[in-house]
Amino acid sequence: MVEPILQISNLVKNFGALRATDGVTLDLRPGEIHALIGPNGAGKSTLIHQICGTLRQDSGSIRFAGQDVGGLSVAERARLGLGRTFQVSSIAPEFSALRNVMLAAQAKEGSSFRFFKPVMRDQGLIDKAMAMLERVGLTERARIPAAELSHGERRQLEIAMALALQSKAFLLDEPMAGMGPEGSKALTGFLDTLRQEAPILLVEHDMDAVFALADRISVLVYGRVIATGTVDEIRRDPTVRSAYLGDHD
Ligand SMILES: Nc1ncnc2c1ncn2[C@@H]1O[C@H](COP(=O)(O)OP(=O)(O)OP(=O)(O)O)[C@@H](O)[C@H]1O
Repeated sequence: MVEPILQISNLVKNFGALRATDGVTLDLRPGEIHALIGPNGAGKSTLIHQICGTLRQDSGSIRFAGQDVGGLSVAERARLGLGRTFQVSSIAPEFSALRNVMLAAQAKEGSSFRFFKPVMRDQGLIDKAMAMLERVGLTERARIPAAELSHGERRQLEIAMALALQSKAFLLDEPMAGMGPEGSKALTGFLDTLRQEAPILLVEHDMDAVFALADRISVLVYGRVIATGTVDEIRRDPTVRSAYLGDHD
């Protein structure tokens, strides 16, 4: 079997008496989209927070790219290539889309201060950032302040920033939320190609998107993974159907 890029083992997180993550084990393999689905409150966001480091697990381990990252900060994990997108806070709204991507590319290079070369005159960096913007379909909007981009465009920008960080895996928390049908369709097409860049752990309520995209699906209910399998396996699984999918077929 191919070595997973991300391996989560026996992860546990309690909020007081509530066990929001109850012994979760799952992995993300090169080239795949692994969707994480489950009813509201099942613990999907809590899991994503622990993987990217905004929440610390109570026990269990998170290995990424061959390293135990469970004790590292969000920034340290991001530098290793664990790319969480759709965090609005990562965008500087007053800066142009181009500048936001350039800052991400520069952060990757580890040089946040360039005394001799103002960032906006660094043609190499501009070209690199423009190439990312072109990939996500934002070329025309490169010079627009991020604050003026639409909801969907901001999500495209976040992906361009994650690309600039040369992420080795993407954690996407409900990317389709708030996108109209056209936007969802476009984003589905884009994610389909993005998996070649780096595998994607995708939390998503839009079942059309999940069934169209996922190589594997894990179903989370009350903090536990009740099933992991291909789209067909999950659709056919009687436990999943009664616990979650009943009304989707
Ligand atoms: N910081 C917190 N403190 C206390 N309880 C929390 C906290 N964060 C989440 N919870 C609880 O943990 C459980 C899991 O929540 P979580 O947001 O992870 O679920 P989810 O599957 O992402 O839900 P949704 O699909 O609605 O986004 C819920 O019962 C929630 O109320």
